[in-house]
Amino acid sequence: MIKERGLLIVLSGPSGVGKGTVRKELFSQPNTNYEYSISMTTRNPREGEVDGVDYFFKTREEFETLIEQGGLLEHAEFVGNYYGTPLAYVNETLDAGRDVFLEIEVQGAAQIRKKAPDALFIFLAPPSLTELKDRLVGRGTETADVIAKRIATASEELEMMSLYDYVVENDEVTNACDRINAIIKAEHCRRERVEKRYLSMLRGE
Ligand SMILES: Nc1ncnc2c1ncn2[C@@H]1O[C@H](COP(=O)(O)OP(=O)(O)OP(=O)(O)O)[C@@H](O)[C@H]1O
Ligand SMILES: Nc1nc2c(ncn2[C@@H]2O[C@H](COP(=O)(O)O)[C@@H](O)[C@H]2O)c(=O)[nH]1
Repeated sequence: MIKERGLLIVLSGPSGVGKGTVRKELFSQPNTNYEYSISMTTRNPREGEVDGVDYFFKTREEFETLIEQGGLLEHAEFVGNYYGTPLAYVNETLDAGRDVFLEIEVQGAAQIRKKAPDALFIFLAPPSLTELKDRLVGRGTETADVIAKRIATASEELEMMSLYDYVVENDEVTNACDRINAIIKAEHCRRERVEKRYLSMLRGE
């Protein structure tokens, strides 16, 4: 029997909305049934971040070589740094029938929409703009200058919300996780039904 390809799940949203927090909570749950794709970036590691766990940290030169070699599924420049998804890991994992979870910003998600339209696109939205700013400032990981740039970019990012399959409000982390798990479960059921219907049509039923 041919193994079905896994589902590509894209979680996106403005900087500071809580994508990383929600993703970590999802992956700490015992029945998580998808694999996290570790991104590459040229930004400097934050305190406590580990190469190969949080990101693969690269120089700009290394990153640009990878772009030229076609080694990234998508990439984007965000507030002065490159970010990108290694292509080989995603393909190998999907081919093995496992779901892959990406946590990326909106330009990268738009590139994947073109390359892999059958992926599942979820936009994580803040309860309000004020709350978004408070979270970004409260995290305390960036300088005031970088925070201002990320907040300025957030309005453009929020405009992309309507392009997603689902919008999930991150009011409480546990609520957001429950919603995301329900969406993924429903998407699997939908695909199974479509597949069954298609096969029975092929059999002339
Ligand atoms: N539901 C929530 N309620 C209150 N605070 C939250 C919630 N979700 C996340 N936070 C806090 O908001 C801050 C930003 O969260 P996080 O780093 O996960 O955002 P992000 O979307 O991954 O940001 P970036 O895109 O900049 O990497 C963190 O300090 C986190 O603890
Ligand atoms: N297009 C991509 N965006 C990515 C990727 N990995 C992370 N990100 C997003 O970048 C911003 C900034 O991240 P930070 O760690 O510096 O706060 C944030 O929105 C991330 O989700 C990627 O591979 N491609």
